[in-house]
Formats: sequence, structure tokens, C-alpha cells
Amino acid sequence: MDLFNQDPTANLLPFDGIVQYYGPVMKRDTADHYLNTLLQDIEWKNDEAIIYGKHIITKRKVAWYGDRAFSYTYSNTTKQALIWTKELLELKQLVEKLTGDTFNSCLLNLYHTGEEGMAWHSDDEKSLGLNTCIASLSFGAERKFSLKHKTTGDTVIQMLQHGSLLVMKGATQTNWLHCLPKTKKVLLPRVNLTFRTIIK
Ligand SMILES: O=C(O)CCC(=O)C(=O)O
Ligand SMILES: [Fe+2]
Repeated sequence: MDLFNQDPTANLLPFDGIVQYYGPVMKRDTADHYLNTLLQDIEWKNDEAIIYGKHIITKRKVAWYGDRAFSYTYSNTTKQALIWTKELLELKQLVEKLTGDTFNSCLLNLYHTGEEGMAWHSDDEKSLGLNTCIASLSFGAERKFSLKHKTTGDTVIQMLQHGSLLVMKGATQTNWLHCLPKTKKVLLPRVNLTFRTIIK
């Protein structure tokens, strides 16, 4: 496989933000190893949210890790971060080296099959600060990632490969929504890690 063949500086967005797709950033064997250890060692829990006043428990599983036990609020529920595992620290180091940014927390998502996805949203919570950089590592089943401009409706689509890195920064969260569409075609699990910086 030809690693690092993608131009990571190319911007996928036409305006109002920066999204960079690096493609796979590790060997396939290494990505397989991380997928397996993440599936086993992470404390996966069903996500809870309060949407339009209704208490929802998602099929998708989540976990949150960081430098310390940050509390973090989104979708009207508050979570507390666990302290980094060895593998998460290794992956944090890798994305910090590649992006030149630093991160103090990571939100993990486990999509068991294509029947699970994530609805349109922006990662614009107050605790993340304005126009913060988010680095997203993907493992397992290849899935489609979509971005949509909040006012023009422009759409950008990127397939996220096993062991790949995607970066969202600049004004992306202010101006664009993103989602992971559901699909009947994918029967295998995917794990996604979004490295973030919590301020406060
Ligand atoms: O699974 C993905 O690629 C997207 C995850 C995401 O948008 C998030 O955790 O905020
Ligand atoms: Fe997101």
C-alpha cells in the first residue's frame, strides 16, 4: 500500500472552513491491531441524549477519555472523561505529530454496523472553544462522511478508510454541519476517535 500518498494540505471545503483528508496514516496491520484493542479495552457505553425533551439511548456506543476527568456536556447530558489508555496515548501522539496541533481529550464512537450512524451536527459546544481543531481517526468498516454548509447547502462527501485521519479546523464548526449517514451496505463495525481540546 502506498502510505502518505494523499496531499493532506488540500482543503476539501470550497469556503468557510478547512477539512483535510490524510488517507490511511498507518500500515494495515497496525490499524487492525488498534481496531481490535479499541473494541476490547475501551469502556463502551450506549450514549444518552435528551432531544426535544425526550430521553434517547442510542444503539451506537461511545466513550470519552482525556488528560483528566473533565466533565463534558452535549445533547443535554453530562459525561466524565476516563484517563487515557496506552493505545489512545500512542494514537494521540501520532495525530499530534501529523497535524502539529495538541489535544487533551478524545470522544470515541462505535458503530456496530451501517444501521448505526450520526445525525447532522456541528462540534460547536462551548467547552471546545471557537474554531478549534478536531482530528478524526477511523478504524474498521469504511463509511461515508458528509459535510453540509449551514446556509448555502453545499455538500462535500469523503469516504473514511481503515486507519485514516481527517482534520476539521478553522471556521468549519461555525459554518458546516457533518454526519455519518446510515447505510444497509455495511455489516461490519467501525470505530471513530475524535481528538479535541477542552478549554476551561
Ligand atoms: O464517526 C465519525 O466519523 C464522526 C463522529 C463525529 O462527528 C463526532 O464524534 O462528533
Ligand atoms: Fe462531530
